[in-house]
Amino acid sequence: MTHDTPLILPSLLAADWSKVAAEVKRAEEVGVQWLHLDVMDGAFVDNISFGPQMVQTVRKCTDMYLDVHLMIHRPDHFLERFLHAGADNITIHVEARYDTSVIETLRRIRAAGKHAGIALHPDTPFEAAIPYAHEIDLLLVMTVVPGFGGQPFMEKQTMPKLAAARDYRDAHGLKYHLEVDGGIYTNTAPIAKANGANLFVCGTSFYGPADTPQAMAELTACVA
Ligand SMILES: O=C(CO)[C@@H](O)[C@H](O)COP(=O)(O)O
Repeated sequence: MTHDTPLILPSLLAADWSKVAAEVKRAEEVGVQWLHLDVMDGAFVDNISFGPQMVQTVRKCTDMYLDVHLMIHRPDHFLERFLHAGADNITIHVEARYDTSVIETLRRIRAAGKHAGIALHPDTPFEAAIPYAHEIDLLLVMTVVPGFGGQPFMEKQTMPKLAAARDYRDAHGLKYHLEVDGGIYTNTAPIAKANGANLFVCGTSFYGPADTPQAMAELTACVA
């Protein structure tokens, strides 16, 4: 799949965790290819979600591509656990603390045969990702302050950065996907697409509506 292919990625954070397997199937049944899993440690972000055990649980339920977003400090310390749990892509934050380094962590992910991503907090400029641009498969531009679902899309703070990430990629012959996460609905996803995004993480907009086929159809259509 190239960086021109638009995909809707439901975020499991917004699902009903009392029936995780059914919520995973709910996504699979409407044609989702990539599922997004938000790992939060209560230190890097002001919330705690789940860890590798949930990733492993989801892995047992599906063959969908698992896109794991680590909102944690010391992602390098925990890396092997997420790799073994069945992650297909692991995205780490440039702003996190590392025992080793961002670059070494990205290389370890790729050496394990998986895809590697970098994430940027809304306050972090695109320039912070440039040293890693040749080492990533995906750049995640957070469109809300990481930690919680249901927040409004930060258009002014994040769209120029997204466009800069697209322009840099295209000018340097790179291939990384551009992912947006937070406040993505049918009215905001097209704005992100116009600025270069092809991966759209949808929490509330996917798992909120009772009519999942309709939600998926509308989200897919608005970025087609
Ligand atoms: O990573 C995060 C929040 O930190 C996101 O994945 C949210 O889960 C997106 O939720 P919505 O804004 O789509 O409700």
